[in-house]
Amino acid sequence: MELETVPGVGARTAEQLSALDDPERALREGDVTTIARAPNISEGRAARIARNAIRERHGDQAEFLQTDRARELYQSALSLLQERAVTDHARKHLETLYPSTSQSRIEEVRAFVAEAIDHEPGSAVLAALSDVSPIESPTNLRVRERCVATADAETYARAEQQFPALSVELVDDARDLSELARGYSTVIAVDEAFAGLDLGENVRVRPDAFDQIDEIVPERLLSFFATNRDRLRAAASVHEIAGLDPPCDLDTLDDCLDRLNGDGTIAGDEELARLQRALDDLDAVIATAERVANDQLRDAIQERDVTIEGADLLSLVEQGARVDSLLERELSEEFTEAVEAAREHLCETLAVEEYDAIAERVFPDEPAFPVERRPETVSQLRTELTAARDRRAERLKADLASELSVLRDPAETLVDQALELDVKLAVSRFTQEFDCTLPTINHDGTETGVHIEGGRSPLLDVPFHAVEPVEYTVEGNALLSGVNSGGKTSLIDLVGFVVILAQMGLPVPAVRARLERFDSLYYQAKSQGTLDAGAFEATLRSFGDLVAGTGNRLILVDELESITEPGASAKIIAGILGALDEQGATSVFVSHLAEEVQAAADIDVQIDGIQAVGLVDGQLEVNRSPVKGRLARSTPELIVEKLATDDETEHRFYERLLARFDDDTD
Ligand SMILES: Nc1ncnc2c1ncn2[C@@H]1O[C@H](COP(=O)(O)OP(=O)(O)OP(=O)(O)O)[C@@H](O)[C@H]1O
Repeated sequence: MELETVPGVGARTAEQLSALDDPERALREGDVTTIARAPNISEGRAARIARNAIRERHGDQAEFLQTDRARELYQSALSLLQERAVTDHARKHLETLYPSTSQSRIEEVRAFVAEAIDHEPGSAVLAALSDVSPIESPTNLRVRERCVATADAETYARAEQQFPALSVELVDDARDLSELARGYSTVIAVDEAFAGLDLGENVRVRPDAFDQIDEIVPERLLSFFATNRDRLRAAASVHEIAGLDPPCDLDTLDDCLDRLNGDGTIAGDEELARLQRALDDLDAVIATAERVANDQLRDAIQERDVTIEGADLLSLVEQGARVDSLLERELSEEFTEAVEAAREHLCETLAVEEYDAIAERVFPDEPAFPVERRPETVSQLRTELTAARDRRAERLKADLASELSVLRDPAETLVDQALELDVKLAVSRFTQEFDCTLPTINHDGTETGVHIEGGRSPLLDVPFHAVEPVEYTVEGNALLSGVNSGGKTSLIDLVGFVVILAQMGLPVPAVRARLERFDSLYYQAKSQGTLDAGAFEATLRSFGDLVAGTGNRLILVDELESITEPGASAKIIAGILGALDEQGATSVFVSHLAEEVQAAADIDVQIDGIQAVGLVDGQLEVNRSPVKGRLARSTPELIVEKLATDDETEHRFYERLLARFDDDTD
């Protein structure tokens, strides 16, 4: 299975996806993430669409799995794989695996598996994978300080479409543009007609804007990387730990990500930080500077004795002068010192040498008490600082965006490869944990049936290490008999499970396995008791449909006799077997009535038996692998045999009983 991104398969909406020639391929390659990236489609919905699209096109899976029990076995296989995936994405991706009847599809998955099982699922890789999730596209990006302007209605419509993050303004002429420039830090005029005009500092004429979207709106790239920063870092460490070949230089990517804040603004630039700090602190610093000056002045006034001659005082009063003049006359030195102290505090604390001249003017030379800022100069300083900060930020954004533009596609590949590794590791862990091997599948019908050597089912209620390996060959139509709890149901479960996994293209839990490629699997589970007339009729009808069908089918049936009376059951099973034999189908019927069925059948039916090999501490010891062509010795027979050979019992009676069993088997 090829999971590389294929050119031409980009983000699709659900509708586009179902219109694709080969949605299955598209889904597998860009797959669930791809449509999930389309706006308004959640990943869960995307996964459902993905599955439905596949099913519609390849009715395959629905046709292959004919019964509830067959579908349950498929679900078990899927769950065992999914439990070994780390990411949701990989779990959803695994759902695109299904038992197929197509040789090319099976071989495609097998090629993927052959590569997947080379990957070692180390715990560090698994931990790193837990932070990887599919790339997200940021939505609702708005850039307020820049706008696009045009005098042409058609261009306006195009700009609205191409620059969703910016305001687009329709202007009449160059005067309008200059007017507009007051409300924005930059106006991008996109008409050729504006070229060469003097439009002011913050109007840029860019007729090429439509080809340079990343340069005009660097925020787009920056917010993409900011949104995906954590998953990109996680995907990068997955590559490093797992030794995958990364699609870009990871140090460069890391360095670029270091320069981004989570909200897409620039991080780690000292100059920008200095300007921003100056702006943030401006009011507080000015207030402190005022306090510094006033404290100093107050102390000076308190310490001074002012002597003023009566004539001078009179002259001042006559002039209508206020006490400020007194200050000027008597305390001018102290006043100058206090203002100096305020200016020094302001300039040093803000650390904006280039604006010291303006800063100094915040506190004018005119004597006054208390010393106060000059508001119009403060606002001039603020405007200058804001402009400087914006210019710096814009340049840094543009620089970073131009570095990131070449990393945009590799970033997606980086995450896709990490997620794909998760799918591979799930397959690889499944294979290792359940000692699986890729089975041999015969596609041309030259070999028939299912052959399992050393098969160990992961579906049992015992821990996997305690599962005894079984050998079993299913060819033609057979009856499977055996002691109670000998493992008959478990065995046909294993047969069904192996066939489903094999036709999904996956390895199977056996030392070796060979099978023909089947068209469908029909598995009738054991009924919980005798069926009422209606349910019995429905079951019979389903067998009617089954024997009327064609194609090479595998049929597994568990104790059909439990649905009705034993006598009738034996006849019905014998009849079904006869019909299946005519069609060359492959089947196993688990039955406690094997002998009765054999006697009622018109054809030769082989009976395979799961034998009890003895009694150990009152418990049956069972050979889990059926003996071909041999009816299993029953539990009562074993007990009679034990009594017949036991020294302390009345031998003759038990020997005669045992002889009756021997007569039967002969
Ligand atoms: N290969 C095996 N290795 C270890 N334990 C097994 C194996 N196969 C079956 N068992 C154990 O035997 C139990 C009974 O198995 P199973 O239900 O398949 O027997 P059965 O022959 O179908 O029983 P019944 O006669 O009641 O239909 C299982 O629950 C499981 O614990």
